[in-house]
Amino acid sequence: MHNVKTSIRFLGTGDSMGVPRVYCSCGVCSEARTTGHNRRLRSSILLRRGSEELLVDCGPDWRGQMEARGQRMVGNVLITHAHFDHIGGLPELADLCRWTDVQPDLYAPQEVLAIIRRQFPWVEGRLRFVEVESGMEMLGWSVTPFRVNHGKNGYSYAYRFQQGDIAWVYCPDSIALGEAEKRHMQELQLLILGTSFYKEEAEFHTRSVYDMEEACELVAELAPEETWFTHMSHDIDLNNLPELPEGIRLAWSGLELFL
Ligand SMILES: Nc1ccn([C@@H]2O[C@H](COP(=O)(O)O)[C@@H](O)[C@H]2O)c(=O)n1
Repeated sequence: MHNVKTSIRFLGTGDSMGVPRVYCSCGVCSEARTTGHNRRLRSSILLRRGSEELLVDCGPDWRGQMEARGQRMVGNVLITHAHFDHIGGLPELADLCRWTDVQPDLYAPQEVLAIIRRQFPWVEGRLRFVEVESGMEMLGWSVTPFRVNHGKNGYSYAYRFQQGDIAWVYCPDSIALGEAEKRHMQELQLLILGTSFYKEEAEFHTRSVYDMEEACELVAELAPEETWFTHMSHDIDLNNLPELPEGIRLAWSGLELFL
């Protein structure tokens, strides 16, 4: 298994409302309803290595994401935080488990599992809840969770995946990271970072996710080899890409990276 690559597939790259936003008729939302380049489901990635699979986040678009891939089951599941756009698909996954009699592991830090228990008490039992406080081995990677600032929405978790001297981080929801958080994001081959708007004008205390200008500053500081932005709102038009520094690109559903 040493040289087996891990596939990282984006199942969704949208912010909490997805694109199009139901209430909105802006150019990006209108395009998303037609040709669909900008159609973005709620953010999630699917990792695969050999026969093993790990879904990272299971939002309310999970069912459609599975159908779009013709996929009938997922392996285990890892959750970044217990906000609806990241866990809204869990009840449907639990129903699938009931009917197929499979019981995947659901990994998350204890405080995240506690909220999931409160929101969806019937899910435990169908999925096996496993606390990941200090880290664990998954798909041949050492996975380390670290708590990140999520602004007005509290805290989320990001995950660092390490295999020898190869490392990457998935951090879909964060803002204004401090030094302790950034220490987990050093020497990366790949950074997947959530950024909702290009330039967010809302007052800082009302915000929860980096905008692209701020995210570019963070990336300049961390200097990963490659960066992909995800968790993008209807402010971002994939048909009219913003100018970004070399090495930073915008992800789309179906994009597959290999590490
Ligand atoms: N306690 C909360 C607060 C918010 N939510 C949901 O999370 C999303 C927040 O979106 P971001 O822009 O900050 O990523 C949104 O869907 C809220 O409904 C929640 O579930 N629990």
